[in-house]
Amino acid sequence: MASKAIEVNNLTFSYPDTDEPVLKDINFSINHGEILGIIGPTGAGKSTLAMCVNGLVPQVINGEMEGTVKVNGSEVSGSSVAKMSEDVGFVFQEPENQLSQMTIEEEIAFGMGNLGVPRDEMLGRITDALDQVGLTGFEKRSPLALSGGQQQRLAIAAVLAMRPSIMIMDEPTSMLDPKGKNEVYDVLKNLKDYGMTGIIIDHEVERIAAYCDKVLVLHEGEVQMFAPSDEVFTNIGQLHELTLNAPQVTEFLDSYNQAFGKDVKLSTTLEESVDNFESACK
Ligand SMILES: Nc1ncnc2c1ncn2[C@@H]1O[C@H](COP(=O)(O)OP(=O)(O)OP(=O)(O)O)[C@@H](O)[C@H]1O
Repeated sequence: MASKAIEVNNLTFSYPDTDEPVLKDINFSINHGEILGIIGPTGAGKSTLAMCVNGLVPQVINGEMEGTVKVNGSEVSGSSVAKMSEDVGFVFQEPENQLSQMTIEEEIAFGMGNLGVPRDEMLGRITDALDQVGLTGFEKRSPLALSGGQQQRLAIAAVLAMRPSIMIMDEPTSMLDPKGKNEVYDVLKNLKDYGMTGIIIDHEVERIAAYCDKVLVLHEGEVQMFAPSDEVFTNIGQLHELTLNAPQVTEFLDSYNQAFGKDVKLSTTLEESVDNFESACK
């Protein structure tokens, strides 16, 4: 495919009742099969940016938008929100708010029904989606009888069954305990292995560093950094200026360098950090 999965050019957006734009001249693109992490302080504009990618902003949530957002080569502003939901799946923060049906299989069928997927095909897609999120065998259960992590995996399955080419997750684990967070990120790893394109907004820098190919740092509506994940998270000075942190192991090595006047090469993984540390000690 020649086109980028997502291409954002000179995007500026203001809500009707705000004086200043909440997104200011945003530019970035991601390739098919890449996972982008978006991080930034509260109110930086992360959710607004995600909603520009699936057309909710400005088509449903109004405001003034300049610039272009293209998904799979087509401008989002030229497509209806219904059409966009075929291309871009969206998983939100609170799992229970996304679930409305009596059984898990009905929950997954619901979105497909809205897309007009034939009934025969639905059954196969339900099986595949449950398999992808590790909920096979749960078809007849009530969504309300699941743990938070399982509910969020179900919400992901319901989106997967609609076969979007891009998945956006807006703080998908912020309401979950550590076990639930791990379950959701394990599913994400599967999706990445399947070659899915994704955007994840999260404050969990450890997991963003481990799972995302690229990271975009948003601050007060502006892109401050956009680079491969390692590059962003080893640029600790800039992260700290933006009131953000790197993964713990990176922070530790940086503190060691500062305290002892050393220059051990920073990394975001434990294995590489240990190697770098040992090499520097030789
Ligand atoms: N519907 C709206 N109308 C007016 N202003 C809004 C609306 N939604 C968000 N905002 C404002 O736009 C700015 C960006 O909000 P947004 O939710 O995109 O940030 P965020 O980085 O996702 O924050 P958080 O990490 O807290 O979720 C904030 O100042 C917010 O108050």
